[in-house]
Amino acid sequence: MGSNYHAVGWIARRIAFGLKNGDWRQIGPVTTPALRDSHCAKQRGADMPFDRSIKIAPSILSADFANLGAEIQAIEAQGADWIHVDPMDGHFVPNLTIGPNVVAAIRPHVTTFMDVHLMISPADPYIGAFAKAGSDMITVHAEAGPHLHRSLQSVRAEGKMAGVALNMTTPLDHVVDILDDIDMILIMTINPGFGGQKFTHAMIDKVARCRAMIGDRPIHIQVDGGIDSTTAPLVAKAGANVLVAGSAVFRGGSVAQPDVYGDNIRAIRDAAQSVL
Ligand SMILES: O=C(CO)[C@@H](O)[C@H](O)COP(=O)(O)O
Repeated sequence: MGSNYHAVGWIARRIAFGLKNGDWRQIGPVTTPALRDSHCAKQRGADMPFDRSIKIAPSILSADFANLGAEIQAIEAQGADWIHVDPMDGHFVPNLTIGPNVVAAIRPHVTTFMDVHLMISPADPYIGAFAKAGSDMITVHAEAGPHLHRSLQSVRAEGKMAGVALNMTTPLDHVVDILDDIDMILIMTINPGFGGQKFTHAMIDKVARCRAMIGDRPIHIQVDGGIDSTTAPLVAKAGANVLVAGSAVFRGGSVAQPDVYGDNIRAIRDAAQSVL
């Protein structure tokens, strides 16, 4: 199918969504008061136009938790495209991190795009809270509950972009029939729960198969886990366009030494773009 077919379909779905919800903010460019008044006029959430350029999304799991606002400002000033946030519940994954209150507290510091990867099960009871906290993209795990499609509908009903994360052993089959309801597929390249783990090379082929599966559809492919300047070109070549990186971005830097963040982000981006 041609690229126009999917682009037209995407626009039509956005219009239908806006009409159904009586909310024209879903279909136009930047028109919400919050965005209009924001010092950054970038488009976010369901308003954001699609493009497949490489985006570096630092995971703030590796940031200084006592100074999250300043850390976010520093990485954005140093070239981060998206801010990746990792709520964990100590049940779906063996770690506890942050909840909607912290997401709401950091929201005013994010001027780019807040990408929230829910590692919680069940996710459905909390989608509203993470939406109200100001997430732009909410990603739920395919393994987190029995009704993935219902979760995605809940995310889009909140006016947010909807992502699906697949653990390493979860096949692409889980999403093949619902591609029109997804804005991003997150292919985990580690077992979720902790930063600083080693990239799993077997996932490169999964990324390539995912890229072939989505064709011309406006769906981002995100990878998360062990992404650095060595692994970034492997996943970019396979078709990933949103690269989450925690330790490889924050390593060696601080809000007092933000240039290091800039060097780290540039190294990952340059490596990824060098193979495209
Ligand atoms: O979701 C997660 C961990 O579950 C990630 O976002 C990590 O924070 C990535 O960290 P690095 O592997 O890049 O250090």
